[in-house]
Amino acid sequence: MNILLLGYGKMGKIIGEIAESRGHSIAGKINIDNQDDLKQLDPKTIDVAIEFSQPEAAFGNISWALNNDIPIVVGTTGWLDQKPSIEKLALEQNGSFFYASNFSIGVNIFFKVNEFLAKLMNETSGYNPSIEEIHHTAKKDAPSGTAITLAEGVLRNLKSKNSWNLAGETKGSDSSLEITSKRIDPAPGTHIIRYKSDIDDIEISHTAHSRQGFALGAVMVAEWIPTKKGVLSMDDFLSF
Ligand SMILES: NC(=O)C1=CN([C@@H]2O[C@H](COP(=O)(O)OP(=O)(O)OC[C@H]3O[C@@H](n4cnc5c(N)ncnc54)[C@H](O)[C@@H]3O)[C@@H](O)[C@H]2O)C=CC1
Ligand SMILES: O=C(O)C1=N[C@H](C(=O)O)C[C@H](O)C1
Repeated sequence: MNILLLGYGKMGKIIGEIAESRGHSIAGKINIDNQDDLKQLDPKTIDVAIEFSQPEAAFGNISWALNNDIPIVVGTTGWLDQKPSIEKLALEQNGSFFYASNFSIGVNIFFKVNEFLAKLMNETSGYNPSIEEIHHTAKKDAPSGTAITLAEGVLRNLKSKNSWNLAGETKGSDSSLEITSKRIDPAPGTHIIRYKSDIDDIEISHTAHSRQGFALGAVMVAEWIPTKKGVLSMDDFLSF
């Protein structure tokens, strides 16, 4: 496949290496300083675009791909307020749009464990849940996209919480699930769900040791998406 990389930073570079090692070619490596290179490309020659840029750039890049009939796989976080407009565009264009806050298979298993645990916690009282995420200091958004997905998983399953708040930014009520964001180098991504009580604590965590798992997952989805249409997610890609 001929793959266009929209965003060629820490993630774009690893994705490019993995894609080439799996026999794909790279149609272009677009960054903030060479966006005009897009005009030189013939969209018909591009099989799929992979977008890992930054929050302010995602909407423009995704719209460009959908308007040029290019299936797009998006990992950029911190732009979710604009996602409904992109989903509408994808459906209008009969395009292929895939977003995941986290492409690592391990994290997607962790998402399921999180939901199962939240459901179990309805059976008892006295535990207060919270989420902590730890990332490198260059990360632009907080909380992480993964922490938001985890929070949504808790809210869907635990009756005592109906919203989430970012610690230090907004004060939450008793029914709000607090997320704490820490920025410590070189953390590629750690997420912890804690249920604390006076008697004991229950904790589950996922720790990424590198960015390899995120990048491999994105390439695997890019290999899968060209025959698919619509608004897609890891639930469509994974069989569990
Ligand atoms: N969904 C997932 O599994 C993962 C998502 N991410 C997310 O991916 C994004 C990128 O992460 P990193 O590569 O670590 O960041 P980075 O800061 O290393 O790279 C971002 C790149 O985007 C480029 N960029 C800025 N504006 C652009 C534009 N208009 N068009 C194209 N490129 C543009 C910058 O020049 C930069 O090279 C972040 O939002 C991060 O949260 C990161 C890891 C995993
Ligand atoms: O910015 C990162 O690095 C990461 N971002 C994603 C997120 O916001 O959840 C995924 C991963 O945790 C790494």
